[in-house]
Amino acid sequence: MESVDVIVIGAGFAGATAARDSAEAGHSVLVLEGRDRLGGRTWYKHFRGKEKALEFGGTWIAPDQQRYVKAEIERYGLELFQSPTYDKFGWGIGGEIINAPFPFPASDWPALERVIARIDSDSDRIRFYEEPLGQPGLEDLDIPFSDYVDRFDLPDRVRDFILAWPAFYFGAYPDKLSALHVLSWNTGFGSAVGWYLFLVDKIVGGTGVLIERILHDQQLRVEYNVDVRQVRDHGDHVVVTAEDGTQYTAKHVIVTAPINTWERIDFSPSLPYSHQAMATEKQAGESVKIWALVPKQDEAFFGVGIHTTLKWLATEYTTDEGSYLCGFASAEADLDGSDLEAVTRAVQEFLPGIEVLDSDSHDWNNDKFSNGTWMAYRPGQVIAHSQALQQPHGRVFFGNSDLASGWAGWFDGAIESGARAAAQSNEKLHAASADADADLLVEQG
Ligand SMILES: Cc1cc2nc3c(=O)[nH]c(=O)nc-3n(C[C@H](O)[C@H](O)[C@H](O)COP(=O)(O)OP(=O)(O)OC[C@H]3O[C@@H](n4cnc5c(N)ncnc54)[C@H](O)[C@@H]3O)c2cc1C
Repeated sequence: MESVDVIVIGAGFAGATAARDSAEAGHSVLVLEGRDRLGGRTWYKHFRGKEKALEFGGTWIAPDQQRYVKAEIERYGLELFQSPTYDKFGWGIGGEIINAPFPFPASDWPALERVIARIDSDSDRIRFYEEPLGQPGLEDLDIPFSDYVDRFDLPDRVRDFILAWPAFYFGAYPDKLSALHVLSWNTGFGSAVGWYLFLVDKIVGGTGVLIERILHDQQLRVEYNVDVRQVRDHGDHVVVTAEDGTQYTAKHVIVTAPINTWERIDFSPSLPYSHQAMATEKQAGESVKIWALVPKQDEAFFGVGIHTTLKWLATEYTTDEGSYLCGFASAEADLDGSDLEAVTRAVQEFLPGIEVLDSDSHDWNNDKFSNGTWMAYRPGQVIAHSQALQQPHGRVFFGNSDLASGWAGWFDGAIESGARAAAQSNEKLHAASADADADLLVEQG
């Protein structure tokens, strides 16, 4: 049975970071990945049958607001490029599609200003990046975001506008989302308006470039198609068992599988209370990201809506093959991204009459290695569980974007969390080796 200092389960951004940081600290590391590829919930690949490669999972970063991802971009000297600026707008609010850069009449502005001022002041209460979000004093915010918004008695269009952004950004209808988690992204961006404007940067060559650079940094060994089903902590070592029965042993294991997949792994001793609760309840993010190829468009479109099937739709690229629109539906729309007719109907809600030549999508919600999209805390979960989720369990450590203190649900959170798990593990391994050295000296002396 192969034995190393640290086994990292998962080769997404958290796993790559945890593995690199463990190896940099001088430990032998093996990465076990269930899929046949790197990247986890990021996947840069060709649109079916086309030259164009696109991101089917995570895409955008905001380096000015996201310190961990910024540090990695700088470390490896990666280049960024931007989404297009938009010419045409569509707002699916108030029961209609409003084609204007800004969707309100002047009479609605005071209500919009009032609610944004309150969102900003509540967001200022969150100590972003400093500790997990479940901070004392924020209990009143860990409620459904729709309840939070309904306290302001807003005009319909303003209410819809405020609800539409988290529905897109979290992949769930706002009654399933903790307002505390939603507001934390406002804290991170530093501005409610910034939310809508800052997220334009993408990595040249795709997200895979960064993950490969992180992993190749320390010549890390990754074993693919290893579907981990059991993690057994024996007190002085851990045995990891894959679906085919292959076993691996290590002094420590860093689990970077997403929360929504933890139920597939048999942990012994069993997971602590909060880990177990999250594994069972699951986080709420179940977005459906689609790519739609349409005839070449002269103008770039941008749409956001709450009652629309797609909560967000935008032109990302225009090539000789046509224009590639990217869209996100949230869970309740139950959109099948592989169904061209369904995607066409959804796109036409924003762009009536447009022909959709083809569509492509990856079903993250039925993929056993993600079982959902990105972190979206349900009401009550943040205060109850977020502090405990970062704690190690014996020789088992946890790192995943889902568990981040700052950008839970983003690459930045994955890097933050992977680095934390490696630091926790490194500290214990160094302490253990210092103890062993001291014992040897006593024996010799
Ligand atoms: C459609 C979509 C759009 C997104 N858009 C953005 C965006 O624009 N910007 C942004 O910052 N973030 C975005 N995200 C979120 C971002 O992609 C994730 O938060 C981040 O990639 C998570 O990294 P991770 O390493 O924490 O988890 P993962 O990437 O999920 O990595 C976990 C790894 O563990 C492996 N694994 C799971 N179970 C097992 C097992 N039993 N045995 C072995 N291996 C296992 C998985 O295969 C995976 O490789 C998006 C996500 C999706 C799905």
